[in-house]
Amino acid sequence: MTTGATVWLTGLPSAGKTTIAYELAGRLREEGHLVEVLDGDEIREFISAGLGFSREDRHTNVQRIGFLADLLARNGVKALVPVIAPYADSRDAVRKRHEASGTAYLEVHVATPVEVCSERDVKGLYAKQAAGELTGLTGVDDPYEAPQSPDLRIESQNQTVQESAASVYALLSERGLV
Ligand SMILES: Nc1ncnc2c1ncn2[C@@H]1O[C@H](COP(=O)(O)OS(=O)(=O)O)[C@@H](OP(=O)(O)O)[C@H]1O
Ligand SMILES: Nc1ncnc2c1ncn2[C@@H]1O[C@H](COP(=O)(O)OP(=O)(O)O)[C@@H](O)[C@H]1O
Repeated sequence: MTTGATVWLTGLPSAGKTTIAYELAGRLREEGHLVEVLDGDEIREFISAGLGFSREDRHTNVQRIGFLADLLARNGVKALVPVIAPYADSRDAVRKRHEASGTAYLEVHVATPVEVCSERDVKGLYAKQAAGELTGLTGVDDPYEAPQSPDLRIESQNQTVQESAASVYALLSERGLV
């Protein structure tokens, strides 16, 4: 039986959350761990279909994902969650849910600066915002409350994807979770 845990990767769009989550998932699976990636985009297609990007909807989205992650993690799965989760109180509520069920919860801040994110612009959102075709983009014209004391902070602009994923793996190892 492997030890479950939730690893929440919070950060701006294009920070590297999804890329790191899938890189880490591959490594963990190779080692025989049970792993699920709860990708924000996928969740928004189904479980959070109909939710937008208001503060209230983002909070609801994050609580739903937190519920699922806790459910998986307390049953031995490594739940990797690359979801922006811009509000500190939403993230705190998820942490508390895990504490209440005695499940390991790690918060990783993928702290790529907005200038780097907007250059990467994987989904073209920064360009759309700049062109006036989108408002309420996290980190540009919508809030992102950076974690004050995350379990790990990643400066992805100074690392390869493999190095970033390895730093999360090292955290799991330090905590006795792999
Ligand atoms: N206005 C606005 N602000 C931020 N992000 C936006 C927005 N509109 C669409 N998107 C895209 O939605 C993807 C999923 O967001 P999340 O569910 O992770 O966001 S949240 O935690 O509910 O705030 C998120 O995915 P990532 O790029 O992987 O972070 C964005 O690409
Ligand atoms: N160290 C790194 N970690 C993660 N992504 C990186 C890193 N260096 C460069 N990148 C690139 O940055 C982009 C991040 O995109 P993505 O993972 O979709 O971001 P997010 O899920 O945060 O929106 C990818 O094109 C990825 O290859």
